[in-house]
Amino acid sequence: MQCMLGVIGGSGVYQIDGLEGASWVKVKTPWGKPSDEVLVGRLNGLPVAFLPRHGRGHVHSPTSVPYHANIDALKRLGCTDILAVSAVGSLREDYEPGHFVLVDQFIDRTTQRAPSFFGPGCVAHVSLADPTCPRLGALAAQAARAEGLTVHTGATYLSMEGPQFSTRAESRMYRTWGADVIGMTGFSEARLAREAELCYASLAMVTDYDCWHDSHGAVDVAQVIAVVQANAAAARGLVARLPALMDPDRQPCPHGCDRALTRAIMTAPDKRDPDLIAKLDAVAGRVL
Ligand SMILES: CSC[C@H]1O[C@H](OP(=O)(O)O)[C@H](O)[C@@H]1O
Ligand SMILES: Nc1ncnc2[nH]cnc12
Repeated sequence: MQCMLGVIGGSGVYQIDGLEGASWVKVKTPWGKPSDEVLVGRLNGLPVAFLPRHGRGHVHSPTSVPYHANIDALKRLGCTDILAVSAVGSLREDYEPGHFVLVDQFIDRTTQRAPSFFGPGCVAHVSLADPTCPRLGALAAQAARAEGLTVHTGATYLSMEGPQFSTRAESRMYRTWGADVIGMTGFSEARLAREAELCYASLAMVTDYDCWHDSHGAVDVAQVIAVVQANAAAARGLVARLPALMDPDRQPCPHGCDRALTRAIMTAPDKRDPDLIAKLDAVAGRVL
């Protein structure tokens, strides 16, 4: 199967360089409009699609990001793997601003987001025990290290609703929960990518110490954007290195991300809602 890499850029990352034959493509989805058009081209011969999570000009808040449309659009374009790049606050001393963190677990504290592509008329339960893809994650960490970046692996991401940053009491509490980094978008995306049978890896850039740290002031947007801008070239560099590490002739995911729906759908075929089934054409067409 042909491999195609989707890249989702977070706060401060609204485009990537070096895509050959690149053009911004409008993608229609049954879940509404994606955050923006998708930049499609080739990097090192591999088809790549880039989508800025908040849209160019940062139009969407973490709550209003159209996560369903974004994941559907990337799947519909043929993406098999998604690398998400995000800005995060650090909840630990040793994860310093400018470091990168490969996230492999999430704690969900969001409250305002539709959690699933599925629902009444087609109920499905996928596993999120390991919500990210170890194969793609290892390659992303390798690409980041080759770019000279400091990369921590095995991190837990606390996904909060926002848009306000946390209180000190929350920030301190999340540290006691074992969370390593904090952001507002990661889990909403990861769980939908799993339902869409996409390999998904989350490489987060540490931009601040949130507000728990006695020797650092509370986070603000200026600080986040300054750190993202200072590291933007490195982030683009690691993305540019990733395609060369991926097999263009894609082998099935050894962790089963691309078969997540095989035993997940509960609703009997004769009880399924035809409208929902039609909407699920790209996401779940393999099993419906
Ligand atoms: C600009 S600070 C808060 C903002 O930054 C992060 O965005 P993303 O995850 O898309 O990189 C965080 O989740 C908030 O949306
Ligand atoms: N401290 C923080 N809290 C939530 N989201 C963030 N994104 C970057 N830094 C953050």
